[in-house]
Amino acid sequence: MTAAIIDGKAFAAKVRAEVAGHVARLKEEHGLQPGLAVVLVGEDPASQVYVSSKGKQTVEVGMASIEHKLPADTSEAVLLDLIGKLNADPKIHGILVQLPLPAHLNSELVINTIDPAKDVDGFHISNVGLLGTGQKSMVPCTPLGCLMMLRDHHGKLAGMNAVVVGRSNIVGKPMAQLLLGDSCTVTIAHSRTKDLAAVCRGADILVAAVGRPEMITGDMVKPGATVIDVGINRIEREGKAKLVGDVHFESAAAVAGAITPVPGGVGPMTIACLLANTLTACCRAHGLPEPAGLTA
Ligand SMILES: Nc1nc(=O)c2c([nH]1)NC[C@@H]1CN(c3ccc(C(=O)N[C@@H](CCC(=O)O)C(=O)O)cc3)C=[N+]21
Repeated sequence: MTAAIIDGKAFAAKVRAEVAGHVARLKEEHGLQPGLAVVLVGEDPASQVYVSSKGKQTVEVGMASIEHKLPADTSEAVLLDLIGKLNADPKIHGILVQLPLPAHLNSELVINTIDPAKDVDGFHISNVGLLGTGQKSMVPCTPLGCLMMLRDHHGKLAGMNAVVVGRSNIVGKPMAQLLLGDSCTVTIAHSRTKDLAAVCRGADILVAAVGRPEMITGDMVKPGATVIDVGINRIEREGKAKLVGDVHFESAAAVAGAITPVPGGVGPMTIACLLANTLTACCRAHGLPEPAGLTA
């Protein structure tokens, strides 16, 4: 069997086009423009690439993009003060503080200072609690993007066995909540799981979010399963820089029914969902109906 490729790049372009349509309508009918503020502390080169690509795509869908680039030695007080100002600014509907932050900053405190209604990453403790109890919240972008691709591919997910490998607050845990919300039978596996291969082989839906290059191999995949690869690892192979996922693509694709590639899978959907969340936040802030199909 050779897996169907789930084209995240094409799907993300479709989501962005939908978002752009809603943004145009908000402008025309309500004179509103959603605004997204991205805060970057320090000069991590990978983070700079993500931030500039977020900014570009934000402008492309017609939203206002505000970037705050702060030096690596920025104090917590200065950062919290900036977040306070963004919270109070009615033109800003979404706030994203790029992670990881430099070690001297308390990321939990910083994230929990963001107004939950503007927390387009869905990392604020209130949004985590709302998601966990099935209430309306801001949903983390990467898991939301994965859910959209899974729903698109399968229609209904109810009753499917889902295994999420990885238990991070950013991907693994919210991914599991979303799959549970769609009535999957969910297992969260991690580095201490006994016989990980056997657990993975039980999965109709296998989500890899461990941060280890090519760790999930074909022998861990149930024939016909859908494999979602969240990993983005920069490695060197035969002297060349290469981007690989947490899944060993070749061996997994030989067994799976469908698989997301890296690059061009989950990554582009993450940014598309960030824009979708900013649109949702803007609609909620103004008491307008939320666009269908762009939230969990
Ligand atoms: N507060 C916060 N929210 C985030 O959402 C967040 C963050 N911090 N810190 C860093 C990670 C990383 N991240 C990516 C987004 C898009 C791609 C993406 O579009 N990747 C492309 C291209 C990758 C490349 O060529 O480098 C792909 O997979 O096809 C990757 C990674 C969001 N992050």
